[in-house]
Amino acid sequence: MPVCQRSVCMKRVDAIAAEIAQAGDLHLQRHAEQIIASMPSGLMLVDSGLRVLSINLAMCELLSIGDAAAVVGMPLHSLLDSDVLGLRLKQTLQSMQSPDDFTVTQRVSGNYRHLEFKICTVPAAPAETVLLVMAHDITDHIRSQEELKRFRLALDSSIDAVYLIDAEQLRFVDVNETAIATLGYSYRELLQLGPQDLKPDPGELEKIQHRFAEVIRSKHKTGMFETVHQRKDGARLPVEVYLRAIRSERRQFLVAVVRDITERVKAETVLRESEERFRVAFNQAAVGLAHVAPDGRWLMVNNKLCEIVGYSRNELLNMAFQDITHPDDVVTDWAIARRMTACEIDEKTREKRYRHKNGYYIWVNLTSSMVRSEDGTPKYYSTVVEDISRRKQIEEELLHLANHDALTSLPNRSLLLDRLSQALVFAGRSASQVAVMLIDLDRFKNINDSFGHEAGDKFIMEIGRRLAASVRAGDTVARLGGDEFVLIRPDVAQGDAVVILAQQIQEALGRPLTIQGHEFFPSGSIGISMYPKDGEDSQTLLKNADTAMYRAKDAGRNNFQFYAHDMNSRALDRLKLESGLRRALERDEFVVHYQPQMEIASGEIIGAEALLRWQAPGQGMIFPGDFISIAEEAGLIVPMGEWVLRTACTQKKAWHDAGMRAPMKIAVNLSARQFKHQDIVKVVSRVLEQTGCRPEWLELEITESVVMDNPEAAARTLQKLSDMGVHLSIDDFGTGYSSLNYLKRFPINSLKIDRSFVRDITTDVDDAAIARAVIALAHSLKMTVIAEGVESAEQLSFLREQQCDQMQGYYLSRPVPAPELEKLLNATSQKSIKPASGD
Ligand SMILES: Nc1nc2c(ncn2[C@@H]2O[C@H](COP(=O)(O)O[C@H]3[C@@H](O)[C@H](n4cnc5c(=O)[nH]c(N)nc54)O[C@@H]3COP(=O)(O)O)[C@@H](O)[C@H]2O)c(=O)[nH]1
Repeated sequence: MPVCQRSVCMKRVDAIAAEIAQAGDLHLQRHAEQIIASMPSGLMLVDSGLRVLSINLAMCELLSIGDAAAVVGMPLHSLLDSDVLGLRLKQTLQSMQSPDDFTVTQRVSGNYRHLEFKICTVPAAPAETVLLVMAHDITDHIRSQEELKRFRLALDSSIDAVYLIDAEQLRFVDVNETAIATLGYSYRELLQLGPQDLKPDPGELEKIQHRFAEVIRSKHKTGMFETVHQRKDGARLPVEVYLRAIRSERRQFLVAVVRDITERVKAETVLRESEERFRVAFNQAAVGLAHVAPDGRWLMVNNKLCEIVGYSRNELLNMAFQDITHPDDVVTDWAIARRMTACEIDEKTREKRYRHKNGYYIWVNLTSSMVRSEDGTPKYYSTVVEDISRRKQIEEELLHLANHDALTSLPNRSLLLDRLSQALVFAGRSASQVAVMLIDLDRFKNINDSFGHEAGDKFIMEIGRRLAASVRAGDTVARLGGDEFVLIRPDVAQGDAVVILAQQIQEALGRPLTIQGHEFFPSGSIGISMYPKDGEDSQTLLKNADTAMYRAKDAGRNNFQFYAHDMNSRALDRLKLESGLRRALERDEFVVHYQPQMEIASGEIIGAEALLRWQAPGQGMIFPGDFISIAEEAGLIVPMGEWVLRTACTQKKAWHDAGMRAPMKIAVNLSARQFKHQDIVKVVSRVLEQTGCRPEWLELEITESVVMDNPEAAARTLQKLSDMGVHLSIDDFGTGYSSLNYLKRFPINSLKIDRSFVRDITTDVDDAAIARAVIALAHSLKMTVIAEGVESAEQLSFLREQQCDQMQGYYLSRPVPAPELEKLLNATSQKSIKPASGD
C-alpha cells in the first residue's frame, strides 16, 4: 500500500476508536460493529484479556480466517504466528498509550505476509479497557522497498560513476557512491552541482548543452563521448561518458554512466610514445627496415632502405619487392616465403640483389621473418636490409687480384688452371678438342735489359692487350709470368681452326710497337698441345705445349709448333694451301665450270650453276670442297667470290652476244663471308654494270645459315638485290635452320632441295617425305623448287611425279667448262636427256 494511503487509514483509526467510545456499552453496540464491518482496513476489537470482541472481514482475510463469527471470544494468540501483537497490546493496556506502528510477519497459505499493525485504546470505556487493532498488508510495499535497496546497492557498487541529470536545470538529481568517491564531493554537494561544474575548460556549458540536446533528439536517445572531469581537489580525470535520455513525470532527464579511463589513456599514451619511439628508431636506423605484405607489396619502409635502393618512400609503397629484385633472386625469395608461410622456417638471412632506381644492381644482406596475427594468419614479413655492395666489390676485387695478373689484368696461373680443367671436363663430355697454346715472347730479355723494366712492363701490357683482342669469347688468355702467356681455346672441331688462330696470334704480335720513342717488332714462339691427343690433364697439356714451344724456338723463333708431329705436317699442308690460294688469283689459276639445270616438265635446260675449280700447278684440279673453307677462314673468299661472279656474268653476256643457245640464267654461290663482310649489293650491281649481264640472268644461291645469322640485315640486303631484278635461291634447303618464318619475309624465288635428301629419295621414306614437303612448301609460297644431285632416272621420275620444277645433277651433266656446256646444249636433244661427261 502506498505510504499516503496508509497514513490516511491510520489517521482514521483514532476517529474510529472515538466513534466507538461515544457509542457507550461496547458489547452491545451494534453501531460499533457496523463501523468495523464497513471499514476496508482490517479492524478488530480486543478486550483486556486479549480475546477477540469483534473482527471485520478485511482482518479475517489478512489473518486467513474463514468464519468471523467463529473467532469472536477466542484468544488473540491463537490467530497469529507471532506473539508480538499480544505483547504490544499488553504494553498498551499497562501504559494506556498507543504504541508506534509495528510490523508482524504472518504465514498465510505457505507465503509470508507483512502486516502493519496500529493499536489504539478506546477511551470511552472506563469499566473495561478495549483495544482497537487495525492492520494493513504491506507485503508489496516491503518488497518494493527491498528491491529499491538492492538496486541502490548495485548502483553504488558499480565501478562506473552514475549521474541522474535534470536536463533542463543542468543539475545532478542523483549520483551513486562511485561518483562521490571519484570526484571527492559529498552527496549533498554533488546535488548542488551540474555536469558543467565538472569541466575544467572554459566554454564547456554550451558544449554540454549542445551534446545533451543531440542525445535527446537522437533516435536511440543515446550518445557516447570522451572528456575530462575535474575532481574537487582540482585533479583532472579523463572519462568516457555514456548518455541515455529518459523522460519521467514530464521532465527530461539524462543518465550519465561515466567511466574513469585514466589507465586506458595512460596505456594509450604509453603505446603512442612507444610507437613514436619505434617510428623514430625505424626511420633513423642505420640499416634498411621494411614490412612486406605476403604478396610482396612494401607496407612500411624506412629512410635507409629508400637510400639504398634510390626510390622515395611513396614510390616504394606503390611497388612490390619483386619489382626491384634481380630476376635470378626472385625465385629464391618466393621459395623462402613459401617455407616461412608453411612454418618450416622462422627466419632467413641471405644475400641478394636489388635493382637501384638508376638501373644498376646492388648487393644486400637480407634477414626476414614472418609476423603473424594471434590466430597464426601471416601478416607481413619483417625485413632487415644491409647494403653490402661495397663489401661485395672488395670481395670481387680481392678475387680478381687472386686470379689475375696485376700488370696485364689477364687471368693468372691459378685461374688458367681452373678454366683449363673446366674446358677439359666439357670437352670430355662433348667429345671435342681443346687447344693449349704456350706463347713465349722472342728476345724479351733484351728489351728489359736494354730499355729498363718500365719499358718491359709497357711491352708486356701491350702484348697482353693484343692477345686478348685476338681471341673469341670463351677463349682464355692468361699470363704465367715474365714473357710467357697461355691461350686456351675450348670446343675445337678441327685442327685447322687452331692453325688459323696461331697465325692470327702471330699477326697480332708482329705489328710494330713504339715504347719510349723506340720501335719494336715483337714476335713469339708458340707451342701447341691438343686435348685429348697430347694429354688428358692440365699439367700434361701445359708441359707438352712448353715442349712444343721450345721446338718453335729451336726452329728459329717466330713460328708455331704442335706437340704432335702429324699436326705439324697437316698445319704445314694447310699453310701451303692457304699461301697457294693467296697467289692463285694473281696467277689466274681459277676456272669456272658450269652445271646445267633442267626444267623437268619440258626437259629444257633453263640455267647453269657456276662452280669454282682451282688448277694448281702440279696438283691437278682441286675442287672447292678442299679449299672453300680455308678461303673463307683466311678471308680470301671475298675476292675469289667476286672473281667467280664476274667470270659467270661475263660468260652469260658472251653467250647472249654470240646469239648462242645458252642457259637463261646463271646461278652463282654466295658465301657467308661475302654476304656479311662485303657490300654485296654494290658488288653485284657493279659487276652487272661492268659485264653487261642483265640482273634477271643472274641467280644468287645463299644458304639458310647466311640469312639466319642476322635476319634483319639479311632481309634488307636480299630486298635490295631482289629490287635490282636478281633472282634469289636458298641452297641446301632443309640442312640448316629451316625456319619457315623467314621464307615468308625474304624475297626468295626458289628453293634447292639438298642432294643429301635426293640421294636416297627412292629408297628412304623419310627423304622422300622431306622432298615432298619441300616441294609443297615452295609451291604454296609461289616459289620454284629445284632438286640437286639427281643421278638416276628413278630419282628424276620420283621428282617428276611430285611436280618438282627443276633438276640438276650428274644424270643430266657434271659441271663442265663453258665450251663443253655449249656443245652439250647444241648436241643434246632437249627432250631426251642423257648423262653427259664433265669433271
Ligand atoms: N662460295 C662459293 N662456293 C662454291 C663455289 N663453287 C663451288 N662452291 C661450293 O663448293 C661446294 C662443292 O662444290 P662442287 O665440288 O663444285 O660440287 C658441286 C657439284 O659438283 C655437286 N653435284 C652436282 N650434281 C651432283 C650429283 O649428281 N651428285 C653429286 N655427288 N654431286 C653433285 O654439287 C655441288 C653443287 O652444290 P650446290 O652449290 O649446293 O648446288 C658446294 O657447296 C658449292 O656450293 C663458289 O664459287 N663460291
